[in-house]
Amino acid sequence: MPELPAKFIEKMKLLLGEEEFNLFCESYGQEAAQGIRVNPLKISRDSLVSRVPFSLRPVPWCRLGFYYSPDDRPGKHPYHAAGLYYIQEPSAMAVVEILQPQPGERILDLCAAPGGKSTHIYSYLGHTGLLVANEINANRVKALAENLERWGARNILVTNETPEKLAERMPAYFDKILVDAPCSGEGMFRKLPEACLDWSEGKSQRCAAMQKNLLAQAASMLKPGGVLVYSTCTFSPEENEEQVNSFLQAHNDFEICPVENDWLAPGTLAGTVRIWPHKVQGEGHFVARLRKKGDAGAGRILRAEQKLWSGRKSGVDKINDVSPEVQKLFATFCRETLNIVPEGPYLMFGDQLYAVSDRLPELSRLKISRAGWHLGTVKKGRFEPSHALALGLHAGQWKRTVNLRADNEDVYRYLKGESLMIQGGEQGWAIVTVDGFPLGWGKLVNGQLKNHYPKGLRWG
Ligand SMILES: C[S@@+](CC[C@H](N)C(=O)[O-])C[C@H]1O[C@@H](n2cnc3c(N)ncnc32)[C@H](O)[C@@H]1O
Repeated sequence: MPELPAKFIEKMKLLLGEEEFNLFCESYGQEAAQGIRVNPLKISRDSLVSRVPFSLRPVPWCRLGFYYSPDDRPGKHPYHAAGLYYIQEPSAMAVVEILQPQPGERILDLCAAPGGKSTHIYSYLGHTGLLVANEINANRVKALAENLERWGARNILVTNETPEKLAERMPAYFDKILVDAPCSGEGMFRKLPEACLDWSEGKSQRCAAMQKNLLAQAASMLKPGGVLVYSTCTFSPEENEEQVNSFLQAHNDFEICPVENDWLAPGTLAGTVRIWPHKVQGEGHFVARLRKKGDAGAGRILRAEQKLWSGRKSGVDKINDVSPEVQKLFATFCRETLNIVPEGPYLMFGDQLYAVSDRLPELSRLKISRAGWHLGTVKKGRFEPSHALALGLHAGQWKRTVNLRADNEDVYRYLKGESLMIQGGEQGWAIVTVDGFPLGWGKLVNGQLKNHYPKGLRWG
């Protein structure tokens, strides 16, 4: 049980009243709930449930989510490395269910690392539309990109930008925006007791000022008729209902779009929701859904988009800017190794080849971590396929497979970076799979599988 800060206890007593506060306190004696969320782009819910050795129970507010038991170790199963599920705190799964992403939409996840909500959004976009996943912290953006790649995401733009810079470049650009804001983190004290040490009375106020700015920037990037979801993992009203209230006062072109959900408790601001650890199996969260008034098809917006898409100097033009030599190398690789040719347009970033979404905004002078589906690296006249390419492929799309079983030690040897002896005389790039699901690349040379599982991802 975490040692809760005295001032936090005082604050919660006032917020909840004596009787409910006692129930709230009792919840700290129970274990934090743990969850995984299925990747529907790779496997169905039922198929995953029947294959994994975990005891799974559905999360009521997320059709892709399951609780697992404290004895399960989903992070150590090869299916995790294959991107068949994401380990996520169950309450956090409510946020994207409330956003309701639809295929074909352009969606911004403004505070995205490490990618829990981004992978969830992408599950509903499929390989359509565009997900812009932004993270201001350069270290955290790396984990975000890796998690999206493991998910098999292709129609993505991963940026490492300030909200101001994005807002300047993409006015009224998105159908939906998620602001999963940095916050005082009170809702995570049970799961991460060390968060208590980082808490102070003034923290909520400091966070509230930052959140106010994030919301204002997000508002300007949303199309009329678009939806903005704001979420935190804190109990503090200054960062939740009061934050939304003052946003609505400053932005009279927004209104609350009420969340209807039988499982989640109403916030003190009508139409918003709270997730309480003493009411459901999950940690503390707040979610508000806001709608920008107006019609997304208005002429004003069409003109704004045209402006972005005209003068495509370094954005879309660059996409075609792949030299004939690289095109030839890639075509040869596809012919020898794949049964498909990943659809362009293509873009080179230095020596990295990408298949990008044809809906990308102008990219120049933005700090980009990933600009679509990373296909591989061109080095010294050779094309080397990327991990993201392997993880984004579906069954039947490659020629050579080395299939390993989840219950066989070879799969762990592969994930540790070891070479494997292989029967059969095939040579060349092969997709290494676990029970048919891609894990990464290997190269078959004279009965040996040379390991190309990325060094930074290898299991210790
Ligand atoms: C609550 S976490 C996001 C969790 C993430 N949405 C997920 O589901 O995995 C908030 C993130 O916002 C980032 N952040 C902090 N200040 C920011 C800012 N001004 N603009 C954008 N992101 C910011 C933090 O680095 C942190 O990664």
